[in-house]
Amino acid sequence: MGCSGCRVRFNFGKVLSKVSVFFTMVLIFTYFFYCLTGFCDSAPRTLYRQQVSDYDALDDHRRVLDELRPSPRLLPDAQSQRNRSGSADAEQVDTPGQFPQHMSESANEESAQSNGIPVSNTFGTKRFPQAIIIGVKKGGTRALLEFLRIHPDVRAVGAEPHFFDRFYDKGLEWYRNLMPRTLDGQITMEKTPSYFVTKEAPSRVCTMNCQTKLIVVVRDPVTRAVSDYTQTLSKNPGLPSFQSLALKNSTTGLIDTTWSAVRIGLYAKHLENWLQHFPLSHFLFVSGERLVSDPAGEMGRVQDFLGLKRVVSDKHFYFNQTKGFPCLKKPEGSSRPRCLGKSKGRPHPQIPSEVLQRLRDFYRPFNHRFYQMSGQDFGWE
Ligand SMILES: Nc1ncnc2c1ncn2[C@@H]1O[C@H](COP(=O)(O)OS(=O)(=O)O)[C@@H](OP(=O)(O)O)[C@H]1O
Repeated sequence: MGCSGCRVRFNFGKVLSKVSVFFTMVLIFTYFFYCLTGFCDSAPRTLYRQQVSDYDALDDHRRVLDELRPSPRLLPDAQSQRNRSGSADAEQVDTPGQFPQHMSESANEESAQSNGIPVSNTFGTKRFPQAIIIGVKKGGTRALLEFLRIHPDVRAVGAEPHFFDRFYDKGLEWYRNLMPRTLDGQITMEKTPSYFVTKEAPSRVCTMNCQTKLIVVVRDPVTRAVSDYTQTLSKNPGLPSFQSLALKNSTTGLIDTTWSAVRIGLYAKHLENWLQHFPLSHFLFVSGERLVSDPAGEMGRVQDFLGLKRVVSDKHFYFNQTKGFPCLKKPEGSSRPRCLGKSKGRPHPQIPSEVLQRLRDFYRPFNHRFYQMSGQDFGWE
């Protein structure tokens, strides 16, 4: 009797645990189904299945995890959560041409994770960016954005939205929906380096908000051109040589300004276009070279410009000898330090010195004009 009572109780316990497992599974599946059908997104999923260039695929994964963490202000232990990219891969790879998946998932907004349990996060508001990194391509824009994202008062879109150049037709609400939610006092940011060279971008940004702060990371236009070429070459190994693209004619040494790798480096020309719509005080020019040699110093200037407390400092960086670049020290709550992906800071092909010299001569007057316009001498010789 006693024994059969035990068995009944034992069976009942087993049934109970099976039922609770079953209901937990149902809840999890319902949640995922709910998300997959798009209800977790406030912007239509189909809009996001677009192409952007230069996006780190593993960055996506990291950012998904990253965005799944709640804002430090939402948690009691702000310190342990501050490094929102804490689960980062030390190395990432570029997968250009992929539209950022995390934008189509709920990562940019609704979710938060507290003690490992996903919870809905509808705190904060999606705002238009108050500051945009508008350029330049290959200047060091990814490094700057990643360094800024350490700051608890900065929330940024991980991928490049390309709204003011490619997707303007989608409308401002589409753009705003891409933004992460922010609390009062937090700054919303994005980076799309091609804005700097897009004719229509300044007026479009001004239509959104003429008070927008604009950050331009500039780098010696000669090195920048080689870096740009290196990126294209990595995608297309059959590309003609740098010199055959840079020079119209190898005998005369005339530079081909129609080649985008050359044209992007005419900073003075592009800035002129922006100055038609924004006063100089709205710009911060970050030295791409100093961002490598003295990241903390350059980050100090950036934080001042954005009106942020100087939180990001030299204690956040270390120089990674293997990579040859500054990387982020082991963030709290993460077991690994973080460097940018393999496509950032990669070796450049050898270019004949006379071609580089020819380019240097070509850029000199434009550089000097740019120094005058920006009020800063970047020392490119
Ligand atoms: N900390 C750190 N780690 C790695 N790379 C760094 C860093 N800081 C600046 N850089 C330089 O950034 C260059 C890439 O620039 P962008 O991120 O603007 O490129 S892109 O326009 O987004 O493709 C990249 O260019 P390449 O050296 O040609 O790869 C780097 O020189």
